[in-house]
Amino acid sequence: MGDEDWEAEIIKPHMSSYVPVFEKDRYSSGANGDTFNRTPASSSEMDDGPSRRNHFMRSGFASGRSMGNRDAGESNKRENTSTMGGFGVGKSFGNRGFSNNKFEEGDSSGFWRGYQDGNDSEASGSSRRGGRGSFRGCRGGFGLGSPNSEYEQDEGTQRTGGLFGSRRPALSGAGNGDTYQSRSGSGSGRGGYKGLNEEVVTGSGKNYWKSEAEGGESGDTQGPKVTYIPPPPPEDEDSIFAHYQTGINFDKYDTILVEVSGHDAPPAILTFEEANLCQTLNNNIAKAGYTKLTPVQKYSIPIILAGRDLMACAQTGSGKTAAFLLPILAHMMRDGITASRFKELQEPECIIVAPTRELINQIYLEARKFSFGTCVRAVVIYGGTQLGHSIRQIVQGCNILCATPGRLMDIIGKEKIGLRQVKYLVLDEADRMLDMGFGPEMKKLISCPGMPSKEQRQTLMFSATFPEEIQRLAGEFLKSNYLFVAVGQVGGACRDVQQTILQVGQYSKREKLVEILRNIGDERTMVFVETKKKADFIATFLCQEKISTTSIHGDREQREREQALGDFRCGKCPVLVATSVAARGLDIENVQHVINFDLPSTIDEYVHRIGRTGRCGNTGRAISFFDPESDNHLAQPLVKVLSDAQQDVPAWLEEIAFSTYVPGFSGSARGNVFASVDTRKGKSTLNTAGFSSSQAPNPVDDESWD
Ligand SMILES: Nc1ncnc2c1ncn2[C@@H]1O[C@H](COP(=O)(O)OP(=O)(O)OP(=O)(O)O)[C@@H](O)[C@H]1O
Repeated sequence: MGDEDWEAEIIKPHMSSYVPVFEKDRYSSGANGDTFNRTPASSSEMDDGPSRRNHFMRSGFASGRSMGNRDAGESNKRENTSTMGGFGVGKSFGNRGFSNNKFEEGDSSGFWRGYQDGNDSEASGSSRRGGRGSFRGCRGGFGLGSPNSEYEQDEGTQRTGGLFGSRRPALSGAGNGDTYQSRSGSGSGRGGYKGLNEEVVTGSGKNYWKSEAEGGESGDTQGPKVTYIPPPPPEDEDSIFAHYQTGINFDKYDTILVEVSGHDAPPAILTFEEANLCQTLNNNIAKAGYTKLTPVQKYSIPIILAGRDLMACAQTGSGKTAAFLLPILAHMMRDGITASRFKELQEPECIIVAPTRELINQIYLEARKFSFGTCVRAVVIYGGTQLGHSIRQIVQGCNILCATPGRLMDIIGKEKIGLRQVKYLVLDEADRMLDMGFGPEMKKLISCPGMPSKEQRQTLMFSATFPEEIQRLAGEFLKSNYLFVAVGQVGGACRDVQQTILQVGQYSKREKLVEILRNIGDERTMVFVETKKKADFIATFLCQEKISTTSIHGDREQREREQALGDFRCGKCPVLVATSVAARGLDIENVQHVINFDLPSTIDEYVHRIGRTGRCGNTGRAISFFDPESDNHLAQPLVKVLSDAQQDVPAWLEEIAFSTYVPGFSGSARGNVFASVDTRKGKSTLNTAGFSSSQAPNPVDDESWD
């Protein structure tokens, strides 16, 4: 069954009564032996599940059956959100994905034209709105006049949300605005649904990323106005320093081999004390529960403290965020940073970019934690939220700006951020930030007026994967004497994740998924699928199976995304169906399982996805459905990743890998210590990918992430 078939199923009007028909599994699905042995949930257990079911309903898959008044209004605004029930209908698939306006989005020139012309999207939006309302000042006590009146938007109904598990009271019942709705279905007719096979094809061809100014997010003249203001994170110290426990394998990090290449690398440190950080930072580190450095921290912290540029590759969940935040903060404290204060143009000392909204928010929370009690102010801005809100956060003072690329460029275009003071530029998930999706935007960032040249700033790149060709691109951003830190199986999977590959044909996947999830019970599980539509479909399907599920993907409104993540984090919905938008960086406590319902198109993406479990010394399990009809290209790199991580390699997979041998793939099945190496050493033979990420279809094709 191809994607078209999925679509056909999804748009069936009587979705709520749809009963999936399973075809008998054409493949043996137990090649590796499915060792789940927990008692399947009894039907009574399932039926006690009004609450489970309700979670799900509240989280966005409810039919319109009990849509509250306000939300009914909201949905009306969004055009034609049906009340007839069934998620497929409620989500406006009809409007968005499958209607005749599928390719109506014509103007591809948007973002840069808008940016360069200073034709800021929201300003133009507001002038069209006829100057409605004036800036009333910021929430949280920041009251200023009305210089920003153009940023005023209707902040009314969407202020609350559920990012950190807190749900507003109104969430009970379906009157929470949380029904599945398309942000693009608000009547413009232009869609705004961004993704492969959907409306994003623009004049110049494929639109890999899409900034607010292009109409994707904020105040575009034709698109829906983004009014969402994320709820402020909790301010109390306990919440700021809340953390989960390191796992039983944390100490095993010490045995991982590390290689540093480049000249004159400073020696690694072994303890936090050796870093000689100021007392406040040390207090914060202790409050965060960090007692021992992870390998990437041991090597990266002294390198950054020495002022060197760095490209660091270390396994998922091994503490890369603190590895760059702590030395940057230490420098800022040492340099005696002046307290941030209100200014129309803020000039941060540090800019951190990451590819997804949820990830950048997480990095911001880490920055806020480690800078607690200092005068350093961190700010986060990302797409899908009201632009005026981002601006209000910034003008209050900004030393560390955490941003997704699209929102960052919009804000720079609005002259709210000056780049002259930038001393640190951090690209988290750097390979993703430099690939064909975000690479052009990053290049524009470093050539923006005022941005110090690479000689004048410190540039730091972190990821668990770093394909060679992307490393070469990175040279443009880094000083030539940058250092390269490779921790263990770079580009390899974390060994704390037990990987299982099952041969499952397309027609049998759902049945297998349900079987596995029933065995898993309430343990937190992320299920990755390849497309946004399939994410909705599978989530709905699981709901019908009475498995409490929510979903996250690039077509959900930001409020819905945050709600979904919040429900997953707090355990309310123990199953999160996700596209690759959630593959990187997300650090969620107690994710015990990752299931690749669909394998991703690249092995690097596989490594990131399974890295959502088995973090920080904890163990986790990853099960992947391998469909020989579509996944054979991954057989070879999968064999390598499995064997490098000392996992069992199924014989059938080895056979497929052998029969689909790709000349030029030189990674041997076993034995390479570093899966990715510093390309300055010459041609690497150690890259894990059967074909490179930048050649492969990129997951961003299906997503607009920032
Ligand atoms: N030294 C430490 N001691 C205890 N916990 C730590 C330490 N360093 C990091 N952690 C915790 O480990 C978890 C994973 O860290 P982090 O998210 O920075 O990993 P990462 O390497 O960036 O992962 P990914 O590649 O998935 O982005 C976080 O919860 C973080 O607070």
